[in-house]
Amino acid sequence: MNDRLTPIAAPDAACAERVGRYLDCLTKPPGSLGRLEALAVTLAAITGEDFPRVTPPGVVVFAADHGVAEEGVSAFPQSVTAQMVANFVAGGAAINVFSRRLDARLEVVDVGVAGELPASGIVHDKVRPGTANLARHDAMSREEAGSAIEVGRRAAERAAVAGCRCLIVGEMGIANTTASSAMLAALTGAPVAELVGPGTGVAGDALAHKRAVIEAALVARAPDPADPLDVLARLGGLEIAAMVGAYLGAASKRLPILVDGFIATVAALTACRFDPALRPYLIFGHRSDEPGHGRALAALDAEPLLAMALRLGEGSGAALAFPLLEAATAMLAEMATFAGAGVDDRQAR
Ligand SMILES: O=C(O)c1ccc[n+]([C@@H]2O[C@H](COP(=O)([O-])O)[C@@H](O)[C@H]2O)c1
Ligand SMILES: Cc1cc2nc[nH]c2cc1C
Repeated sequence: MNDRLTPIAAPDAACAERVGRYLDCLTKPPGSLGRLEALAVTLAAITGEDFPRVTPPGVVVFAADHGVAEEGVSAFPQSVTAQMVANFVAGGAAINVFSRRLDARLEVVDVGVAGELPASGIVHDKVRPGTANLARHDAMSREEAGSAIEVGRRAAERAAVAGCRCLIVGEMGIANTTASSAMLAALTGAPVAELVGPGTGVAGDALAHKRAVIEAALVARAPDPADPLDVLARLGGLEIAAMVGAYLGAASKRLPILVDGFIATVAALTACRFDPALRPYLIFGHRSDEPGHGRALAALDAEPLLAMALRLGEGSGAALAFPLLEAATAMLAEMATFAGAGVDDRQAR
């Protein structure tokens, strides 16, 4: 699928090594800034720059609906997807607030919302108005999943052309924790009972029903776990496919990617199945409260930056983690060296 596209380059190991050595020249005990130092090295390896920059960041939120919402698997009705897109356009959602704090370029992309949307203020790139109900049919065709991936690639390309130096990828889609839990079970073989959680807030009998819907869909759809396009098409979502494309597109531009919560991480796992060269470009913003997130992170051997008991989506947790990336680059660019500041770097013992 990626043949005619720019391949993802290996991270720059020589640059990472130089930056690692330089960090030990800065006025602090070696390693004392902990994971911030590792973050600086990661950003250098991704960008190939000794003094990487991550500003301005780009935030892209992909929105789409899910036919499986009709099974009663979400605490909210499907109409909330379109209503929240209108809220994004009006500037009142959490991701609007956080994007403004970061001076980020925010773009909202309709890849498959079923309801009426504002004519302006969003990118209209709809593949189809919502997926089919995955409890009864494949969510979409392979061609549609491929088209949604291309929507995501185009969004990453626009962010790169606009000068963004880091990409935050968010989503909005009622019932997408059902789709992503099913995908995660298919991709990892993990037991559904360990993955399924409240999403927007289902509990009790409704949560048991959500689990049963996913169990039955895995049997009925029987996706090939070795074929990520098959998993996406049978169980996935249009916004999840677009996130896959955005990650792959951003990495081919050497942009660091800040991954958000549960759905975003399942999309990241799927994208890594398409191309494992993506993995070094992914930085994980936070550990979501959705129980399946731990499984998804473990499958990617990922340790997120924050744990704030968030479970919103929209890219909100990644946006909250972004200042840590900025701090890592500022540490490199602005801290004095031992020699420059006249500080003795010999350790007494
Ligand atoms: O990012 C997360 O970890 C996360 C966890 C739970 C819910 N969400 C958001 O809530 C919606 C999906 O929840 P649900 O219950 O409708 O499947 C979707 O719009 C997501 O952005 C997001
Ligand atoms: C209100 C609301 C806002 C959201 N943002 C992302 N997912 C969401 C789900 C709901 C229900």
